[in-house]
Amino acid sequence: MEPSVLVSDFLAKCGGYAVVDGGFATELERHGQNLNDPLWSAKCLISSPDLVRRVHLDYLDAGANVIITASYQATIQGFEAKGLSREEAETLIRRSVEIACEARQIYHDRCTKDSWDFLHSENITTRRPVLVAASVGSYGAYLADGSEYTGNYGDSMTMEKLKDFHRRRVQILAKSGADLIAFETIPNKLEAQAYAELLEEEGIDIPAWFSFSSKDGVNVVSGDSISECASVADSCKQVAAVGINCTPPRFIHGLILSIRKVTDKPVVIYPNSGETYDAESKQWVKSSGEADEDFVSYVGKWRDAGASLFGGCCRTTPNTIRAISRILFDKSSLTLSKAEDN
Ligand SMILES: C[S+](C)CC[C@H](N)C(=O)O
Ligand SMILES: N[C@@H](CCS)C(=O)O
Ligand SMILES: [Zn+2]
Repeated sequence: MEPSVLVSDFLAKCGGYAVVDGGFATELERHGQNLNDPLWSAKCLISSPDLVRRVHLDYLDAGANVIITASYQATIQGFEAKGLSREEAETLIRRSVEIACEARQIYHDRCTKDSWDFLHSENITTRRPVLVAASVGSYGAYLADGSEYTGNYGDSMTMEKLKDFHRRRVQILAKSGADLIAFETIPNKLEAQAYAELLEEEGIDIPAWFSFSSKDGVNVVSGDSISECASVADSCKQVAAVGINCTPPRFIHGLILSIRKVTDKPVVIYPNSGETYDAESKQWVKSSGEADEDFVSYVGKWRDAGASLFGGCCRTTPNTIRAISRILFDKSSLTLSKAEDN
């Protein structure tokens, strides 16, 4: 099936809009995990696979239609640096997808056994569609120094080096049983181009989304133009959606409008809470700017600007996702009228 068809069919089945999950690592931390480690959330694939499954389930229970795997910072290079063999590293990357698929199975079995979770559209009732998106974090994520928020890889970085860095993990994830690959928190145009060439060269036959991060609402974090970055995604046939993640909510509306100008592909957005990441301590700190915690009230505006998939990134929780789901699908929700008034 054409990548774009898979995603448009999925969106149609969801009722036009889909809910993405929320901060994955955030939820691991809320369950007591210390992620101050070069592998960040991927360390839980080794130490706490049951908790990884539990967090996926929590997001499914909250209403997510897309769950994103624990592979954001799961790289062969990162696992090898921890002393694991190449084979063990590859197994863990596959396992990240298997665990998410297990969570989906448990969720659907539970819905069948107990009361079904129905999506009501006209007279048709179907079970809520759920896709598993295999996360690929940037080269900057692997560096584990917050480089995904600068996109500064130095002058010696090239497209070939980036392709070689990402190649094997992308090959593995494409054959892992995931429904799509989520290239997340992309900080610069060079990495987007590397992903696009990699998808082409490797003949990757599942869809992908490209999601960029921004800290000014105009450019991606490196300073490259969002329009140029989104155009790279638009030109790649495997890319079925383009968007923004791990970016303060106040920047999202303008970024959706900029993306919309260069592509007709569905727009995915999953902002963070608006806090700032301190890479040294691996902690989030409150910014001096406006409080964005209640960004759920912006969802109606983002939908009107042309976004189709909505979720949360770092420092958002199942509560955020539950509220987004209610706004999008519960027509009687008071929050909907509040969001539309904004
Ligand atoms: C999306 S950031 C918060 C992930 C963690 C970062 N790559 C680090 O390792 O510090
Ligand atoms: N999927 C990752 C994104 C980090 S920016 C997570 O939610 O932890
Ligand atoms: Zn994030």
